[in-house]
Amino acid sequence: MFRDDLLRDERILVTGGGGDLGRAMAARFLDLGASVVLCGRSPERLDAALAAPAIARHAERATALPCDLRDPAAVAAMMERIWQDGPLTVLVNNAAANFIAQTERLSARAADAILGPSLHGALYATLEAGRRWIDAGDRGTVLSILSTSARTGRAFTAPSEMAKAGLEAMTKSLAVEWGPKGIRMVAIAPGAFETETAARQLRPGAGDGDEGGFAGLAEWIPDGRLGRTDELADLAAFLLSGPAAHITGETIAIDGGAHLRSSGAEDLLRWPQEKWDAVRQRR
Ligand SMILES: CCCCCCCCC/C=C/C(=O)SCCNC(=O)CCNC(=O)[C@H](O)C(C)(C)COP(=O)(O)OP(=O)(O)OC[C@H]1O[C@@H](n2cnc3c(N)ncnc32)[C@H](O)[C@@H]1OP(=O)(O)O
Ligand SMILES: NC(=O)C1=CN([C@@H]2O[C@H](COP(=O)(O)OP(=O)(O)OC[C@H]3O[C@@H](n4cnc5c(N)ncnc54)[C@H](OP(=O)(O)O)[C@@H]3O)[C@@H](O)[C@H]2O)C=CC1
Repeated sequence: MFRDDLLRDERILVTGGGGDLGRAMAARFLDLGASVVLCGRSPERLDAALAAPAIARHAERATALPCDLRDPAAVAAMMERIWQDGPLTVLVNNAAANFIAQTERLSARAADAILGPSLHGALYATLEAGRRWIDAGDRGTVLSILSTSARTGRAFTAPSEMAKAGLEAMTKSLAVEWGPKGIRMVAIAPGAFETETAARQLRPGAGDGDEGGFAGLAEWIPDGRLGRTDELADLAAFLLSGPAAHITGETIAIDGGAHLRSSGAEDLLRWPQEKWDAVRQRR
């Protein structure tokens, strides 16, 4: 679909690069000639990502740095370390945290567990990259991974929807403010992609034969299926490439049209209280 050297001149940080979608994007960027840095909290998850065949075959262009994005000093130190080897050209804000819960039962700590990485962490990373690009007069691109719920809202994951809508506002605001400085801001709003954590965090089983997961979601989606990680990775690669140079401030949904019909959580409104209690008990 793309020329093999489409991203040859890019050096890309993928936050949450040890996760499923982050790893798929990183592998695609490497295939297209980019250098990639992965970050996340868990060194084990990062090591596993680097060892995955799709990434390991480009080992000379792939590295990883553990970093907790909730800590602004840690984000600054990571960027300092990265820039010692040369500037990034792209930041992909992919890391996030999410789980379903009855919102009135969330503690402040639980709300912050979502907003910390998903909103604040992405902003810290954007500020650290943006200020370095601006100081050096370099061009740069920020791609943020949102969710279609930035448009629809979604019941039982309100803090995550607030974070994603906040990142969409960041994308539009900085497209205008930083556009004249050569910085492009783009975003992708995925629908349902059956990653291991998304299924566990958003569709946990309640036990007694109910093991949860994304089975059943496909029937709500106009084209009848979930998204594939290679499709998301290809869209990301396009948005980072030269032919997309005039696209900024824009969010592209990739969900088979699902959000035009449903936020994807309406069935949870019918859950009896006992099921919420069982899910809470099981975590
Ligand atoms: C659907 C349709 C699709 C349709 C379309 C699909 C769209 C999907 C959109 C988006 C999908 C995603 O983002 S999927 C990506 C998901 N990925 C992740 O979440 C990866 C990272 N996750 C994590 O780190 C953890 O799972 C997470 C719990 C979120 C944070 O961990 P921490 O160590 O920071 O936090 P902890 O110390 O464990 O907990 C902090 C507080 O949060 C509370 N807490 C933790 N889990 C809780 C839970 N399940 N319910 C209530 N409260 C919870 C704890 O009790 C603590 O509060 P106190 O008890 O008061 O102390
Ligand atoms: N899967 C889906 O259906 C959808 C996903 N999305 C979005 O796509 C992105 C990727 O999701 P997905 O691959 O499914 O989920 P994953 O959980 O696999 O990936 C998220 C990654 O974020 C990292 N992360 C979480 N907290 C922090 C932190 N404090 N500091 C650094 N890294 C952190 C995690 O690594 P670690 O725990 O090691 O820190 C994890 O690897 C997210 O932004 C998500 O909201 C949007 C819509 C749908």
